[in-house]
Amino acid sequence: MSKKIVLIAGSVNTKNFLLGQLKEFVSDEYVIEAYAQEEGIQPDIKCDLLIFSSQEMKDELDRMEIAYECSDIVVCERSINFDFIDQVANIPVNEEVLLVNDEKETAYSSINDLVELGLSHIKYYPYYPGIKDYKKLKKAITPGEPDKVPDCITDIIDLGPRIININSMYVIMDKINLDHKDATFITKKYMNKIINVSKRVSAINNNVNALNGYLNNIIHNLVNGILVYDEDGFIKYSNEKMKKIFSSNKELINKNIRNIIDRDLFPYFLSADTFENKKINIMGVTTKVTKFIAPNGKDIVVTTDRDEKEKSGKNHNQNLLLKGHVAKYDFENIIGTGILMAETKETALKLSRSDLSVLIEGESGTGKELFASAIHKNSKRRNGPYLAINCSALPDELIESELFGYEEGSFTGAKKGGKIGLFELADGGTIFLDEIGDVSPKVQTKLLRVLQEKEIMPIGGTSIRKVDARIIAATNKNLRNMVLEKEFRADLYYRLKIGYLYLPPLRDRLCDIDGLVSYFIKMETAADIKISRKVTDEFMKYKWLGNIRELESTIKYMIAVRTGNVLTMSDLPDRKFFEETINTSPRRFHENDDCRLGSEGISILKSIDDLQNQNIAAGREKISENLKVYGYELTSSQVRTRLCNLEKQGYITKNRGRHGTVLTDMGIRFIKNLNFK
Ligand SMILES: Nc1ncnc2c1ncn2[C@@H]1O[C@H](COP(=O)(O)OP(=O)(O)OP(=O)(O)O)[C@@H](O)[C@H]1O
Repeated sequence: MSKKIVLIAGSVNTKNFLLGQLKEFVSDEYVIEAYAQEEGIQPDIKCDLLIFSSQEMKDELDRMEIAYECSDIVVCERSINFDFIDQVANIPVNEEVLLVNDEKETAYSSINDLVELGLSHIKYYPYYPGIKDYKKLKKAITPGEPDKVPDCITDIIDLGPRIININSMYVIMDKINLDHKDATFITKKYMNKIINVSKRVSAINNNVNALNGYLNNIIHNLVNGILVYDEDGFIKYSNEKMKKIFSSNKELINKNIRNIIDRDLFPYFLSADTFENKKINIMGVTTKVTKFIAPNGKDIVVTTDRDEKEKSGKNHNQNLLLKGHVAKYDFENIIGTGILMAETKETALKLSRSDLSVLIEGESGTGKELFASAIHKNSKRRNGPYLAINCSALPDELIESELFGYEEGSFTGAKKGGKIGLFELADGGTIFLDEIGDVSPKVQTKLLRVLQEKEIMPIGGTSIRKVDARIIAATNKNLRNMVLEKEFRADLYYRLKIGYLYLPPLRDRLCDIDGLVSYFIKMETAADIKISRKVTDEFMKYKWLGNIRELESTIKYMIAVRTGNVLTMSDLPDRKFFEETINTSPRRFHENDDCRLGSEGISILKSIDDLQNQNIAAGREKISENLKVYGYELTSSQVRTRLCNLEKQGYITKNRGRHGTVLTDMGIRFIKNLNFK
């Protein structure tokens, strides 16, 4: 006598579907009877194996108190029917759809199945009868429950009832003693389905990738630059054109925009402003820039459109500008509130208006290159090239060929057609020779010729060429001593030193530390970061042998490792080293010190300036009141003492009556130099 299997499902549709699936695997020695709850179920069930389409169905039967007698029961686990998932795969990326099923659990588990199959390119929202709040969308996917789809839906993808999954199928086969051969058959059948699914999903992914590649190609070949970065300035996307604009041959993605663009572009790129076709000078070229917020409401998109007329410069100068040989820094990027810095900047500004050669001396990291760049930017040569070369970085022969060029065939390995030297390339502009103390006597002689005669002779050449390039040289060596020791040509030294700047080490201008620290914090992050007083006090005692470069790196490090929004002693890099190299005797401000004003004195000058700007006479009472803004509580008589000192130092003139105290030229200059507010 044949054995009997009974299948119980909820709907007729599911019943028929699962029956078909079972018949594919179960041999003829079994009779299968199937019932749908919606049609009614026979009261006394007797069979060898009772199969429920789901746990809910079994619970339902128990509730209905239908008696059953059977040797075995299987409650099926089911999964999405793979046969129809093409329609899901074809839904456009990011489209929102309702996933409709009969119960909350089955709706969520169907979403899970689809995502696990790799169909995660769309956004699923669960829907089931009785749900209170749901998105009123147009498209729905349902595994065989189209009648449960809400009215707002106009487009239904019916995947058909969910099938018995492979686990449950094995359990069923085990109960009916299916042999090894048949188990292999089931596995193969399921695997084939799964392989087909994954083939289809990967075909779709390939299409998406091909489309992405195609679009990327178009975007990279656009004449417009495109840059996308997040709120913190980290670049998410940039096309080839944008890389060229910023003269970068490296990948920009994941870099911070602050490290890519010139500081004078910060106000445009880092502000909250959006704009269209604004003309901005980028790397020496006028560029139309549009900035807008990306559709996600967060990222910033910048597109550029270069002005063709300005782009197509005929001579190589413009090409050099495009290659990034431009002066990056201006005086406003040079931070320094102390008198020494103020005076040095003022001298540098005067020198920039002349065409004299300039020698800048100072320890490493004191800002020599910054000054060279600012001088060029404020000179009449500002539209010409600015070429910088580090003379200690290359061997002597290379320096010579870089600076003066060579004729074809002048030495083994010389390029065909020869090479134009930097002096010729810098025609009409400025050449910055860093570490000039390291050049050989031979190059010194050639440099002297440029300075005296304004001409060069390329290596292997027979004729001289006229050049018009201003020289700014820098050194961290004591050139004067080198001259005395006959290591550097005296005539060259004096020719270079017509214009002269000395940049004092940071330890001699400690009052610049506060301004520099806030400047570097602002450059590094948009977050509101403060620094603890204890740290800045330690900074005042530290030797700063690496000068401002060392301070800049220290701040960058502290920001990276900080745990909160205040930089503390525990954020210091290598604290032990830091403490060991600290000056044993803390410096005190004294009369001739650049920091003689102290922050209290600076605040008084600022208060006088504030009052003057509002046309209010700066009397002692008003100054005392205004000082509170800067955190100082001084009585009127304390203000009087301080004003006397400031007058002695030449910053102010005290007047009685209507005019009150006013800033002298020196005081005004000082305030102007507090250029980082
Ligand atoms: N006054 C300043 N304000 C802001 N940043 C500064 C200042 N001086 C120097 N820096 C920063 O410190 C770093 C070193 O500056 P720069 O390269 O100009 O020094 P340098 O004297 O030319 O050093 P080296 O002799 O080693 O070449 C740079 O990152 C620069 O931006």
